[in-house]
Amino acid sequence: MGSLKLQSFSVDVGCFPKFRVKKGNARSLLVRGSAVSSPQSVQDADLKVQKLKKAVRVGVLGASGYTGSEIIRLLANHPYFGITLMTADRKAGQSIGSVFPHLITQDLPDMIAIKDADFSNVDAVFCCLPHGTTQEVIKGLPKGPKIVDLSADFRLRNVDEYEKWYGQPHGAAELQKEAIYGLTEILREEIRNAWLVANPGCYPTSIQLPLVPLIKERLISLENIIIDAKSGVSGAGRGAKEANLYTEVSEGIHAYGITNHRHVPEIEQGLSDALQCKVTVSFTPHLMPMSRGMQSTIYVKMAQGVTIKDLYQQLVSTYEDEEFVKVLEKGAVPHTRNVRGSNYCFLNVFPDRIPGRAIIISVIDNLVKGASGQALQNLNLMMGFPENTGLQYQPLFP
Ligand SMILES: NC(=O)C1=CN([C@@H]2O[C@H](COP(=O)(O)OP(=O)(O)OC[C@H]3O[C@@H](n4cnc5c(N)ncnc54)[C@H](OP(=O)(O)O)[C@@H]3O)[C@@H](O)[C@H]2O)C=CC1
Ligand SMILES: CC(=O)N[C@@H](CCC(=O)OP(=O)(O)O)C(=O)O
Repeated sequence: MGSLKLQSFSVDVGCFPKFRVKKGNARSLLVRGSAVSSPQSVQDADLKVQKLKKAVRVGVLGASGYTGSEIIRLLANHPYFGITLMTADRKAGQSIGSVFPHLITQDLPDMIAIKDADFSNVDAVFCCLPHGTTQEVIKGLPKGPKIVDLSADFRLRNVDEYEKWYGQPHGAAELQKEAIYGLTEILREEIRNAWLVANPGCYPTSIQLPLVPLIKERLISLENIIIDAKSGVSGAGRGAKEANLYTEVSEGIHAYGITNHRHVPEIEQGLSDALQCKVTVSFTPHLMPMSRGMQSTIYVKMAQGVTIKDLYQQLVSTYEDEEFVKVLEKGAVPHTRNVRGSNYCFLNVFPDRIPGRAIIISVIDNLVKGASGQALQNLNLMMGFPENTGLQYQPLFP
């Protein structure tokens, strides 16, 4: 096995120039039983890609939760990312199939406690942990693995704002400066070069994707933005809570977090960045009796002289080359069921009956574009792979 002890080298695979294979990761470079000792000797591009197969070693922290399990589902078809570490808290020591029977066919290591994890054996980590936990975990890690954090721990640039809205001290304020906000379509170039990405919340994703381009081009008024948003119950995580029992959430809907939901500062930060000018919003989330899906219905005032056609054209031109954000045909209503299980965001804009006002509708799957799908899109970019790798799932319908 001496030949397996490779030195660290860059694999030149054209469109994936950034990926570096680390010393000690040779086992994953086996091609039909033989170790590849010299990247220079390889001519054929297909063979190069085969060599990369599952060569990026990925850790999923919080694998026993909803977003963790969604990452595992998505990575099953990823050609380059292989899961080598999974953690859990109460469920540490269990196999993924015993916790999530729908994943029983996957050949994966058992979940372990974070304190027992060896981070020197991973190239990248998805942190699917409750707020506050990632800050503590990342602080203790040697720099090396790229990290995509799905919690809100690094989303707010202003640490005081974090402490105010999350009601707890920030556990890694010094790292906050290094974190890049992971709204892929808006901050793609920054994400590409980041080592720590703060993946956006699900509501903020569905809201910023339509509003940022309209604000940037001064097409809507910065005052009086009203957001009525609705989420499936998986948005609340898998932990048992009385408020999420079937009897509490079925056969009805209810608002929560009225005026004080912790996504308000995140939404306002992103919208304010679009024009370097303070934007405030009225935001009311609602819980819907469905397991996944999210809709944001957004009421805006158009800027002087701007028409619905202008808003529509701006959204179309912003997203015409984007694979995962689709502006529907004029008049077509976005439905959550049409993006279920996929990384798509579907958008459209409608004239309000009050002159000068417009209604924007945006739908995503909270667990995919609102969490694990966007996280994978970001890690693909950070590792130098095409950002749609492993994400080309069509929506699940009906
Ligand atoms: N659900 C969603 O739609 C979205 C969620 N997010 C964010 O992603 C993160 C994960 O969410 P989600 O998957 O829904 O949450 P879940 O509650 O479903 O899962 C949480 C995971 O973290 C583990 N965990 C809990 N406490 C600790 C701890 N103290 N130390 C180590 N591990 C711990 C749990 O382990 P065990 O089960 O073994 O106890 C579980 O694996 C959260 O920050 C959430 O806000 C972001 C966007 C959307
Ligand atoms: C239905 C539900 O409870 N949803 C969660 C949001 C989940 C999410 O996207 O956001 P974070 O990553 O910021 O937790 C909530 O309102 O707190």
